[in-house]
Amino acid sequence: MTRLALGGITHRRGARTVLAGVDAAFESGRLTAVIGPNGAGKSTLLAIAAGLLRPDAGTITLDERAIRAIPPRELAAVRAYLPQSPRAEWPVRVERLVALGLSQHLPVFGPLPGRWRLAVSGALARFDLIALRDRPATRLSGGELARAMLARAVVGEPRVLIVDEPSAGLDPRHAHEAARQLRALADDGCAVVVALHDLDLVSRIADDVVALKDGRLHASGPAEAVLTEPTLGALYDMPVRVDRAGGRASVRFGD
Ligand SMILES: Nc1ncnc2c1ncn2[C@@H]1O[C@H](COP(=O)(O)OP(=O)(O)OP(=O)(O)O)[C@@H](O)[C@H]1O
Repeated sequence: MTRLALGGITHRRGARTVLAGVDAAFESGRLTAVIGPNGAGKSTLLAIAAGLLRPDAGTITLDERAIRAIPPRELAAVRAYLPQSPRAEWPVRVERLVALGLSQHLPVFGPLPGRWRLAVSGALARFDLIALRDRPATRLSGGELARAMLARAVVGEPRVLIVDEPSAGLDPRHAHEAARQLRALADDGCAVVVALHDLDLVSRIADDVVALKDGRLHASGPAEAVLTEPTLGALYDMPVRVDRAGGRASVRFGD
């Protein structure tokens, strides 16, 4: 059982407070969606949860240990983080790009151990990248690169996976497939945290929702308790209609 807990997170950028006293907890086997308007603080919260950005105040603990006290290689072996719109900086082949997600597990010298070669093939298959495995990453479309980056994030079998807007740039089939894979990772016991704008997708895959507005916690809890007309209407400052069928919410904005 893994638990990543954030307590009283406050963060300033220049003179502006972009997160103010935010609490959240992410657990094994659960997928938490972080939602909210542009600029609400979702990416900032995710980078802080990943231990990559130090907040001005508050605590971040991974299984009761302060995240700052965990050595970087150890942290990298248990949590993976994928930022919004990742870029390929050099023409590494897709297969190798995915294998880079294993660097914290590998011996310094020698070939890839068998277990991890299988993990790379599995991640390529999972994100529909087999046909692209030899393509330089700099020659992928935005959506193809997003899939390759997702494969790199999950190949090391992280216990905590933090992903910022994974469906941005993906066509409907691959967005659906990426969401299904994130859900499957949570079902396999990973604590999955995903910033998402697509609320129908949130309703389909999330157990819990953390809703941020102007850097504050607007609402949090089980998805069905947060995805309601009053909560979403106040979150986005616009009329919203939520229809429920078969346990899923369909969310429509506007009059
Ligand atoms: N590098 C930075 N320097 C200064 N301000 C920043 C920086 N990055 C983000 N901000 C500001 O911090 C606030 C929170 O930004 P953040 O990216 O966390 O929001 P977000 O909820 O992820 O937004 P979006 O939905 O647009 O991705 C915003 O007001 C943003 O303008």
